[in-house]
Amino acid sequence: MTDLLIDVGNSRTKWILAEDGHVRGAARAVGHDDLVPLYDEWAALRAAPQRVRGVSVGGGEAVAAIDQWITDHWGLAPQWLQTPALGGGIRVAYADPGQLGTDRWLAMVGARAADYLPACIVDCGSAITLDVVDSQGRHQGGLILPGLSAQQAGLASVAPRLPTVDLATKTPFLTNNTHDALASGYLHGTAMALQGLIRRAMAASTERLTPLFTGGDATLIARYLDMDVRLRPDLVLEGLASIP
Ligand SMILES: Nc1ncnc2c1ncn2[C@@H]1O[C@H](COP(=O)(O)OP(=O)(O)O)[C@@H](O)[C@H]1O
Ligand SMILES: CC(C)(COP(=O)(O)O)[C@@H](O)C(=O)NCCC(=O)O
Ligand SMILES: [K+]
Repeated sequence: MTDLLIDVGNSRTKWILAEDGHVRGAARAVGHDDLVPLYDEWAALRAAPQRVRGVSVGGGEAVAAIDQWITDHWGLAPQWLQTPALGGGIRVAYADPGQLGTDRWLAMVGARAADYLPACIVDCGSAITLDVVDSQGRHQGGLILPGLSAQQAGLASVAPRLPTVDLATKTPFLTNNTHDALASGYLHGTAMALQGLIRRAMAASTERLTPLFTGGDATLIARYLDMDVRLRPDLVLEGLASIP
């Protein structure tokens, strides 16, 4: 059984193929503004998938366009998952489980499927989310903070004369020019905030949590940590793949 799995986030749409519950290779990603490269890659697949499943916390427009393309080309209706109170071996901590981003639930499902529990899961996307799950799959709760691009956009909205900075180049801690000062704040600042939050979660847990990073900025942020973490870039899609 070949599944096409789709994750529509607030910045990008990611997709991957899965065979019998396991993803194949690494996810492909496109921005929401242009879905054509995505359709080109799907049209070039050797065979149509048997099933299409998705998660969307981002653009409703992207979801409608994707639904349309898949119906037109493969005669399939994608199934868009919602967060349940209990599902994929995870019991959600939220009083109203429907409030919890479905990507956050699926990242926890993916962590369980890949045998990382108990874990502190950090998803570095448009928003950065942190969720703690114990060895029994019980979500202990979590928190949300702005992602790297959102931090830049937020500061630019109140201080428009500051430059937009490139975060890809390795940035020193203490700096001597505006570009590096901003880059250091975003990168070292975010990494140290996350490290402090992870340490706080570890101190509050009776179990030995594995810090597990995922999302588009995970590898970049992990370079600025003084802590060993596991990197699993496609954890949300891995979780989606593992749901029977
Ligand atoms: N090729 C890329 N295009 C856009 N963003 C990228 C790219 N590579 C890494 N990123 C980073 O990934 C982040 C989005 O991560 P992702 O996990 O896809 O977020 P979301 O699930 O919110 O869409 C962006 O904020 C950006 O900093
Ligand atoms: C927190 C999020 C915006 C993260 O989305 P992303 O950065 O992956 O685009 C998303 O999981 C969401 O919309 N959650 C709903 C609120 C909550 O989880 O409490
Ligand atoms: K995400």
